[in-house]
Amino acid sequence: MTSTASTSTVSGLFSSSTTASAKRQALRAGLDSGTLQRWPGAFSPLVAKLIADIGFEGVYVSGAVLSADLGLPDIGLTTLSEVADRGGSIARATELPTLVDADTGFGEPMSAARTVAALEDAGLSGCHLEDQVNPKRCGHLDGKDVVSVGDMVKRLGAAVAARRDSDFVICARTDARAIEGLDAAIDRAKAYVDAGADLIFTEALRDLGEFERFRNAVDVPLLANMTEFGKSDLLTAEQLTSVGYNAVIYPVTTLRLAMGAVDRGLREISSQGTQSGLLDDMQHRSRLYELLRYADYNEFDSDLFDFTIEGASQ
Ligand SMILES: C[C@](O)(C(=O)O)[C@H](CC(=O)O)C(=O)O
Ligand SMILES: [Mg+2]
Repeated sequence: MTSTASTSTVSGLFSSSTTASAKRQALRAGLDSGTLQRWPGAFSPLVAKLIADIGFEGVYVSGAVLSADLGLPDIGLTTLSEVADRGGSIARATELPTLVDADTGFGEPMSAARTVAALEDAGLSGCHLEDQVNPKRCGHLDGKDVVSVGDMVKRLGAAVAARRDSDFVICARTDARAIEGLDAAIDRAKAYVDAGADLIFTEALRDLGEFERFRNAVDVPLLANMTEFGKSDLLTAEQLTSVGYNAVIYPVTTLRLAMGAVDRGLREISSQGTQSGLLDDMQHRSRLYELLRYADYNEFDSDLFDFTIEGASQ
C-alpha cells in the first residue's frame, strides 16, 4: 500500500457499509412513511449502484430477470442457491434495501422456510413468495394456476417461522386476480396477512380502479408491479400514490432498456463495421468509474488508478 486509506474513504468499497439489519429497518420505515417506495429491478450489482445514485428508495431483484440472464425462461427452473447468490451480490453492492423474488419458495413449506433463512444470510432485506403452483410461470402469462389458500398459508407460516430478524420483510404475492378474479384475490390477501405477511404484492391487476379496490379492502402495505407488456396498465408513481399504494417495482425495465440498446448497437456494428456512431448512447468510462468509486480505491492504494478524463481518447 502506497498511501493510508481513511475509514470514510474505505467505507462501502468492498461491501455496503450499511448492515443488513439497518437496511431491513430502512425498508420497514419506507413502507410506513406514507411515501411510495420505488424499487427498480437491478439486473446486476452495477445497476443497483446506479439505482441508488439516481435516488430511488430501494432495489428489486427479479426472478424473470435472473432467469433471463441465465438464458432461461421464467418457469421455475432457477434454484435457491442461484437466487441467494445473485441476490446477495446485488444487495452487497448498495446501501439501499433489496427485495428479492423468491417465486414459490422453491418447494414445499419446509423449503420456503429454508429459503427465508438463506436469503437472510445473503443480506437481503425481504422477499416475496407467491401462491402459484410449482412449476410457476410469469404472473402476466395465461395458463398459470394457484395453490389452495390453505397451502399458501402453510407456505407463508413456515417462512415467517424461519425468520430470525423480525425486520426481514415477508411479502405475499397473490396471482389469483387473473384466475379467480379480484374479490378472490382480496380474500386471499386477507388470509395471507393473518398468516403473517408484512406486505402484499397484488399481481396482474388491470387498472387504477382495481388497485384502489384492493387498497380499500386490505390493511397492510401494498406493492404494485409495473412490468411492461403485461396485464396491468402502466400507472404513474403519482397515480399509485393517489390510491395509497406503498411500493412499486419496475422489475424487468432496466434489462429491457439495456437489451433494446444492445440489440440496436450490435446491429449497427454488424452493418456499419464500427461502433463509433453509438458513443452517445453509451455510458462513458468516466461515469462507470464514478459509480464504481475508482478514485476511492486509488486512495486506498495509489498504484491502482490511472485514468483521467483528460487522457481519454473520446
Ligand atoms: C415480477 C416478476 O415476478 C419478476 O420475476 O420480475 C414477473 C415480471 C415479468 O415477467 O414481467 C411477474 O410479474 O411474474
Ligand atoms: Mg418473478
